[in-house]
Amino acid sequence: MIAMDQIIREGDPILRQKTEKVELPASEEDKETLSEMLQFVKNSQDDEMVKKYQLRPGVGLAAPQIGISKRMLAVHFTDFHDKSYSYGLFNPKILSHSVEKTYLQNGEGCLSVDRDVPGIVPRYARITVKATTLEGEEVKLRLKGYAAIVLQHEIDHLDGVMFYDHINQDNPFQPPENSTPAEEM
Ligand SMILES: CC(C)(C)[C@H](NC(=O)Nc1cc(F)cc(F)c1)C(=O)N(CC(=O)NO)CC1CCCC1
Ligand SMILES: [Zn+2]
Repeated sequence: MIAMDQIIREGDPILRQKTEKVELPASEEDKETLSEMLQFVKNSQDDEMVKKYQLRPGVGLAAPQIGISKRMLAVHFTDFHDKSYSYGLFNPKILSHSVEKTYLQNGEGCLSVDRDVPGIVPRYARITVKATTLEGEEVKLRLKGYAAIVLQHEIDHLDGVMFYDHINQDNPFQPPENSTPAEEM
């Protein structure tokens, strides 16, 4: 079982590396790892598990955050329209995105960042992601708002990008041009 002490924290160079594609069909080892990552995110939203293992409630996790430099991520969350997402994804790729941007009005955090970094994180409002699921099926996900934000945050980790890299240093709270808050999408 993945516990918080296995989560790599900022400062470790692995979080700034570009990850390698996963050989498909995935090996038993890679499937086991991705399954444990998905289970960690689910556990982190279960009150009993949070209390028992002092988990930080999470919505997603990328492989570099547990020290594995491979293109795989797990997400488990419900968006602002009560639509649920629960996926382990191999080799996710953003095929296309809107010009319009979105953002979380309270900014973002990260399981690998033990400090508050205030500011708006501009994200694409709508994205189309191609990936292979833990079950081995190729999927094309059309995401918007909060779901688009979560996937962009996790895919960024696969390219060594941290959420605060996107914050406007001159005016951290300036909403981006042509954007709508995710809470209103
Ligand atoms: C960093 C943390 C604050 C833990 C963040 N959680 C979160 O934003 N809210 C949350 C928590 C829940 F339990 C249930 C729920 F519906 C919402 C998160 O998991 N991540 C994932 C991460 O760090 N991945 O690398 C950060 C989010 C910021 C925007 C998208 C992902
Ligand atoms: Zn993160």
